[in-house]
Amino acid sequence: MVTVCEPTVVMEPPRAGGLLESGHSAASLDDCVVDRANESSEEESAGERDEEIGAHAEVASSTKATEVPAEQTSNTQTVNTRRPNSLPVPAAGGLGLWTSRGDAEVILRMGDSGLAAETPLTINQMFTSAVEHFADYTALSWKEGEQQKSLNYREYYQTCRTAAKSFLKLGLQRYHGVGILGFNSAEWFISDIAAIFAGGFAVGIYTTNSPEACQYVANNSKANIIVVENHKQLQKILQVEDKLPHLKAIIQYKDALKEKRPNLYTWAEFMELGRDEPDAPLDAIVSSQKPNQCCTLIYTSGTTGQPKGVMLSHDNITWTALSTCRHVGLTDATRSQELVVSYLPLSHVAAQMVDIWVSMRVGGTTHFAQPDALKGSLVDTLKEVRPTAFMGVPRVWEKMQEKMKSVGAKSSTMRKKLAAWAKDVGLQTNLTRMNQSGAAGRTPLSYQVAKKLVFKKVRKALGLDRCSKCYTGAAPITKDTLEFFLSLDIPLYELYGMSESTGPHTISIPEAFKLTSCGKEIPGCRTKLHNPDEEGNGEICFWGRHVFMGYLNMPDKTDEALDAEGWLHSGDLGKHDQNGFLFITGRIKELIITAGGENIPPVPIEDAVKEAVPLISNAMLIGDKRKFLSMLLTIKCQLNAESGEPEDELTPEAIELCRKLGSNATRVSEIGHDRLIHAAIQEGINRVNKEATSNAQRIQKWIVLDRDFSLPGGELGPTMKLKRPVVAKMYKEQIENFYKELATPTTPENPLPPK
Ligand SMILES: Nc1ncnc2c1ncn2[C@@H]1O[C@H](COP(=O)(O)OP(=O)(O)OP(=O)(O)O)[C@@H](O)[C@H]1O
Repeated sequence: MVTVCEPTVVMEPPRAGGLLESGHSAASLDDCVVDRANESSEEESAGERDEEIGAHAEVASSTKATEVPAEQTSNTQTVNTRRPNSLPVPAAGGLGLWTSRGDAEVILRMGDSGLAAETPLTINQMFTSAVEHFADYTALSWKEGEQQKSLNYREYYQTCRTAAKSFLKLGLQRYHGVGILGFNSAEWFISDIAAIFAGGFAVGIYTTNSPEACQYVANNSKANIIVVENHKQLQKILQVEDKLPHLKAIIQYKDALKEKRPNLYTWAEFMELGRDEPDAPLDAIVSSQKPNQCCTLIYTSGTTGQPKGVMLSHDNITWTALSTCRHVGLTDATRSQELVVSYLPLSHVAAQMVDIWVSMRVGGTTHFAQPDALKGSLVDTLKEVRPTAFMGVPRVWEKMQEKMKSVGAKSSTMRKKLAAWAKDVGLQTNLTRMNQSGAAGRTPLSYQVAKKLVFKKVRKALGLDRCSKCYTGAAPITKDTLEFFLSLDIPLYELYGMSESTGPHTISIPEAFKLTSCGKEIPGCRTKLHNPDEEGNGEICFWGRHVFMGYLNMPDKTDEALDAEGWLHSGDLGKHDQNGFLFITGRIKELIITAGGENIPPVPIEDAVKEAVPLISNAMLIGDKRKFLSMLLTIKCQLNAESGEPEDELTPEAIELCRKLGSNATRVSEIGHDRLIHAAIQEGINRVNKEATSNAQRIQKWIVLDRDFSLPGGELGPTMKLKRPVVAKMYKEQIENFYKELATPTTPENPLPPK
């Protein structure tokens, strides 16, 4: 049985006044009852806590959702306030909607009906419920060589408990991090959950992080323990080990240790530590945990600046997983077991939610892909395990599209004609279906034929023949890719959200699907469009139990993200259509404001350049606080199969494009001197400039860089979003050259830009 925690605090969303809103839950501001019945059960040493309070205690503002140090929150009290159009201000000592302290609690944003009113659960409660219902069902599976391995829910839970005892034995302190640095595996999940059970924070670290970036996360989260995948990751930690004052132990979960060191453990040694430990200390910690306390830190990948530690509470995770399952209609394992493949970086919220928590909610199986999944083995894994649901970031779908196109280009004329016909039928049938809100009407005979001859074969070849739910999310996807898959009878349901919303805020589903829209809110959540323009484009703001607790130790940043009423400001621009579908129309957070004061969203201009010049792989518009716009360009090149690093050699597609322009270039390094290619790029840019709405929106100068942007290079984040501050720093010199007084602007007559 699940032991249900007393609801700690209850909060209704504020009325939005004149703002545009949509959502599932009631909009009234009722009396707000803050019922702090549970005593704080912190176990940290007094000295350490004093130090933290000194460092982080903040003054509660009367106009802002307040943050209160942990000591003050431990009193039982009731606040009963009514303040139209603003958050009830908790009396001194009450809780706020947000905090920047790892050891504090927050008000849960509960509604009084529907999903928003569901009883809050801790991670342990959700897990024990899964064990109770799905004990013998496979929870995790993976391949070791040719051997198939698995853990059922009972074994999974017990293993997490043993690992939690081992963490405690190694000295994990309450509210301290356990960093996890490696590719997706059972050990990754077990470390994550065990860290939470033991009262610490689960902290995923990107495998692409430099030693310094690992150091930042480890210190920011006060990591006592770091779990690494292999020797390569271990080396990064060892390089900065003497700068990690909280670190007590390192565990390596794959491969044999190449050297023995004190406090360095293999996974087997680590698990052995907790094997015979008594249950009582762990039980005491687990039962003291409350749903409104932090359990996980998600570090943002830095597309908009220094990574921030997004604090997620138990309730953020358990409730969002529930709402997501209900919204997308995942089936309970006792009826039909869902199966997902885990391959996206687990330090990102999307992978963590889908692979660990959503799957656990319905008793699904998570199968681990091979570490080289994104270098090519993913489709083999998909074909082998045939998932029932699959989530890809846009780049994954684009890569599949590119591969299918290049295979298709080599097929016979007959096959090409058949494919083109089937795609036409597929697109038309699915668009009709979409306009009828997914109603299962009669499908034309041509569709049935196309399905048999083409669609079924394509799905089989991709390993998606059992997969009724294909998702894209975490970054913008092009209409071209959406249409490509729709024409193959694979609708990609779009998921939109952020780390700060525990992943999903909206998800499109078969019954509510519109191409290029990211759907509607998951149940219990609400959207507000702040400051809408005349076309209805406003900043997308979120409300619900998925909204994070705050950024760890960053009250100012938290204050920027949450407004006085507690709405989370996404920094994204969007609008609703008349049926409540949300469309993302831009990112305020990357808006360029020129020296002349013109606001310019870079992505549409960058996309237009990529479309006009197919040779271009990536483009980054420059112009913030500058007199005119300029652009950094990269060329489509081969990626190293091992490291994923961009190489000098052009892709076959790029070589073909060069040939068509009359150029013999086969390498990126040759492009810099190639007048024909420069003229072609300039010509494409001229076409884009012609469409510009104002002179300020025209690209005046550009340069082709020697190296493409990539994940290992650090220019792209894990979801392939451009890390603009990183690129700007890397190419500071080239950018400054654009704006040197005497530099000659590029014109159609003068196509070679100054290097
Ligand atoms: N379906 C989508 N379509 C378009 N953009 C999306 C979609 N889903 C997410 N995004 C973008 O991703 C952002 C969330 O990014 P996320 O929380 O994953 O942070 P991150 O990638 O770690 O980087 P950072 O916070 O540093 O920007 C959203 O605010 C939005 O701009």
